[in-house]
Amino acid sequence: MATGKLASDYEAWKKLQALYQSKRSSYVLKDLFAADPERFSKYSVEFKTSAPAVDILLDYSKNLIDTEVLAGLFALAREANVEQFRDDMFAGKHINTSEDRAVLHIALRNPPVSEGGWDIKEEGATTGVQEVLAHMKEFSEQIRSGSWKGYTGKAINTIVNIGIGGSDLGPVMVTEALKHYSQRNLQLHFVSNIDGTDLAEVLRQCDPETTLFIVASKTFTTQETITNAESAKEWFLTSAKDKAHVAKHFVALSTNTEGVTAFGISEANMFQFWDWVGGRYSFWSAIGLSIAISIGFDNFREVLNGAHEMDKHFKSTKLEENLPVILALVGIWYNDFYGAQTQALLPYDQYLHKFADYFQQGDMESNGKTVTKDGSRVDYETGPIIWGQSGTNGQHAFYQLIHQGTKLIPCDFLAPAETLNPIAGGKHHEILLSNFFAQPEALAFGKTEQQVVQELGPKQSQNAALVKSKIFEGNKPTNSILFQKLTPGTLGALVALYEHKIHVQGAIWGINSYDQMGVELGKVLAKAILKQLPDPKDVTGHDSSTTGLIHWYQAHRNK
Ligand SMILES: O=P(O)(O)OC[C@H]1O[C@@H](O)[C@@H](O)[C@@H](O)[C@@H]1O
Repeated sequence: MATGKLASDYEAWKKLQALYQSKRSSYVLKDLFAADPERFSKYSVEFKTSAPAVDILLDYSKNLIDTEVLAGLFALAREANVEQFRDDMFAGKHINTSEDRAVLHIALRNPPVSEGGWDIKEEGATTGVQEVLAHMKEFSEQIRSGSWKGYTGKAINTIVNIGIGGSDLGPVMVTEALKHYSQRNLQLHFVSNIDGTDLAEVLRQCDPETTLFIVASKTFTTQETITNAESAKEWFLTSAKDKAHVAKHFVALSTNTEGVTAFGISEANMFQFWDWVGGRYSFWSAIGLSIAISIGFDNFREVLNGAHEMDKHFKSTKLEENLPVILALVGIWYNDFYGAQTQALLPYDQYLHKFADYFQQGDMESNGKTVTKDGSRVDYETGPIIWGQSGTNGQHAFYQLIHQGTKLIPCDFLAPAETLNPIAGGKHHEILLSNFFAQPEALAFGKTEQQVVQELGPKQSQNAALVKSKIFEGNKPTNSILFQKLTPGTLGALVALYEHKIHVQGAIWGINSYDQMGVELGKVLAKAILKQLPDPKDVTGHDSSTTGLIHWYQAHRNK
């Protein structure tokens, strides 16, 4: 944030605060819809592109907003220099100030300049990107066609991606989301947890002769990943014996050439990316190799292309019609003025069942910060807690609390107009979508006491407690996002939509959305504790709770 101000110093922020305090009781969805028959068309916007074909409708009319609130929110974005900050990112400026790095995952989905892409002003960003993409294409095609052979001459049929955080969640989410497009004879596994169970259970399903391990780690120093990769190599060598065979079965995705070669993977089997790709923004890079193998390089390219279309929209559309900006501002309204703590992501598409998990890292690691870029402590709420699950499963689990609990939970509902699995004559999809429409309606308009009484009839309505328990207060805000169909391009656009939303919110809060200092402390302490675990006498320097826990563990292990 160029101004060095806290968000709460902005005039627009103060105005929004005053609006919330003085007019909050008038933000009643029932009344707002009754007063304005045009509300849906006013507060919905369509994103449509032809290559790739993507059609996304964002309906944000069921939010506790009116024209005045919206004007205030857009004024806030302008006062916080959101447009400048966005342009700085696209220009390759070092907006990740604490690490002095550019933030250029957008360059990864940028087509070559010769194909109409714009020039990213960062050394090597376009040439390097295209080279790695070519390598990914070549390699993924070799695996998919069976021309890449394992050490006994058999084709690869099992892929194990070993990585954690950004080197796992993106590939997991995308390969699940685009399973429809996957080559079904290739088994895909993801090992992330240091818990040996994760690797052991996967290895049980693998044959060393036909398994490819993809070691995915930006830094190539992450304890979990390196330990899992070493154990996988040991398992492999038990059968393969000769270290020379590693070259046929292990590849690395990393920025750290030295670390990769020290592990025993040659540079030829390394797919590079760069420090300007944040871990949680990295599946667009070499980290997406497992995706390219699963769905084919052309489909992977479509994911990038869809994201690129959203990048262009974000970059050039005025704020009032800019989907990521709208999502960000509406989110800020609840997060900072209504005091909402969480944001639910609820895709009515089974293929998107990892979408909320993915954006838990995407959003919470980006915007879970307390200090601004210039080191001031914020006096407002920053990133929300992101959670969710695919519909309709969530309805039978936690929706009760969203409907009738005491907490305000803004929800984003997402659904495809067209299903990829129109089984039973499309019956399932119609039922699914009827729920997708019904839930935001129920959340917004609720059920009054009068309606409950009418339903229960005079006798049961004598029971006042029963009547009360059946009332839905309503006025719960939601966004509804409908898209044509879950194609690779659409997925790319949807992910970029949420990425840019995170960017805009971070810009307004004045925080650095692109570092993750908060993950470091625990890592350092764990390293120190690991050395103390063999002998109780070595357990020093801790509080009584930590010491007590470690001692209890030492007394109970291997019993
Ligand atoms: O890809 P590597 O370097 O193994 O990092 C994996 C993950 O590590 C965590 O601690 C975070 O920093 C994440 O942002 C990152 O994605």
